[in-house]
Amino acid sequence: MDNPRKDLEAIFRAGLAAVDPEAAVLRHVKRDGSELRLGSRSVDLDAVRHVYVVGAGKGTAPMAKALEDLLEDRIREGAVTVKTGHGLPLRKVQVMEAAHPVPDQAGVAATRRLLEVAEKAGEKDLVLAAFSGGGSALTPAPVPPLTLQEKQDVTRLLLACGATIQEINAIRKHLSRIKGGGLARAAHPARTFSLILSDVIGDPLDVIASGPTAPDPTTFQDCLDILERYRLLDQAPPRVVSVLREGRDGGRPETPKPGDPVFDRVENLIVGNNLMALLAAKDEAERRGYKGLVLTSRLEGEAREAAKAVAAIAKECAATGRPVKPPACLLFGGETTVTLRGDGKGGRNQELALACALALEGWDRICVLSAGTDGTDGPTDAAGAFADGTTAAEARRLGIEPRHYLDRNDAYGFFERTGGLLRTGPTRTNVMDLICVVIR
Ligand SMILES: Nc1ncnc2c1ncn2[C@@H]1O[C@H](COP(=O)(O)OP(=O)(O)O)[C@@H](O)[C@H]1O
Ligand SMILES: O=C(O)[C@@H](CO)OP(=O)(O)O
Ligand SMILES: [Mg+2]
Repeated sequence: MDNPRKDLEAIFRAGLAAVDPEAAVLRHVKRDGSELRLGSRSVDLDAVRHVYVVGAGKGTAPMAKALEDLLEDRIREGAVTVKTGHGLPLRKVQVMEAAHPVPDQAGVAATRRLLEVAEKAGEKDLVLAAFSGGGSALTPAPVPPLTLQEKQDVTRLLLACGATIQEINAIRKHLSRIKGGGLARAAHPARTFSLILSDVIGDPLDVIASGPTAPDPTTFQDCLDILERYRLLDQAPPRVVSVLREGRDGGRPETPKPGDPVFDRVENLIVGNNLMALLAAKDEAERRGYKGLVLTSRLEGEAREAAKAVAAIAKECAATGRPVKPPACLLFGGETTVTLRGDGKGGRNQELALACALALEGWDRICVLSAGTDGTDGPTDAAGAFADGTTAAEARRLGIEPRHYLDRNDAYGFFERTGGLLRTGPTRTNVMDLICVVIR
């Protein structure tokens, strides 16, 4: 407890370890000879003709590795798509790389391959799918007559307009042959198990990676309403709007809905999420002598506003021992957003830490680490940043005014100069962000 930053880093890393994608799959999928157990289900491998592996998302190379290690003798064919630079060399499963967050031609070719593998699977076969955050951008399969260019254009518009991931993915699902249950349709009638590492608050199966094996509750009409809400009907590529209108008017099939027979033999299983990381972080905090408290895995909203709430709770703890007496570790998870106003460099976690530095000024016994579990916070090489009650005053001694850096969204510039960045490198996992606070 003498070195709060060291404790916080260890607490954060314990959270990461708990959602290591390979270990997460191995915790949920077990093999005993010809018996394969997936969650609470059991499959007799002797009754299965071929096993196929498919998947997409930043964390799916290690997920596929886990499946390969368990089932190499039984896998007929497999392919997964990861973000460029997130691949691993595998023996049986082909690992393909493509662009994120805006799709590219490599993604189109990779997705064709995923659908081809899923379509080969028949009634006697078993499809094991793996999905994680980033899966949407990595699987462009535009419905005719749309082109990749049109998908790129609408993706850029949606990412920049302030729409939620639920809204963005409602539209992506209705322009795609694989999203919104499309992969389940391709794999039908094979038995399909989908293993999912969640990077969305509440773990909604239809939203994570745009739910390739999940029923889609959204409609063409919802998509048109979303474009209207963000004033994008005139800016979106005209053929995208025509496809959505044709669909609304009954001229195109809806995505498969809950109860659709394509899901009769499909099971979706969340193997890792933000809460699992928080609970492991809490255990590590307790090993280090702090009383641990997980407050939420659903933190959202503007990063600098969320920071004020986090700081307020930490100050209450320091001042009155509520809701827990120090030494304590308060744990928050989720994903905040940043409305960019300035031209600085940063990410939502660094911005949250910088806002905490201001809100906690003078509270010497409080220290915060806010970091992204994927190891890259915004377009920077840092996972996040530390801040404590002395950060703001020390910066000013160096002639650095924290407020000015926050105003310019330049949290990276601030912490680079004052020494608060946490660099982990790409972690190959992705369950949103962790905000760990120790109060001594
Ligand atoms: N200068 C900045 N300061 C704070 N946040 C930023 C800055 N530049 C970009 N961001 C935020 O980073 C987010 C993208 O972060 P990233 O970690 O790449 O997302 P994801 O977790 O989906 O991979 C965007 O939502 C954007 O608001
Ligand atoms: O792929 C997606 O749809 C989203 C959510 O799962 O992930 P990301 O924000 O990383 O692109
Ligand atoms: Mg990130």
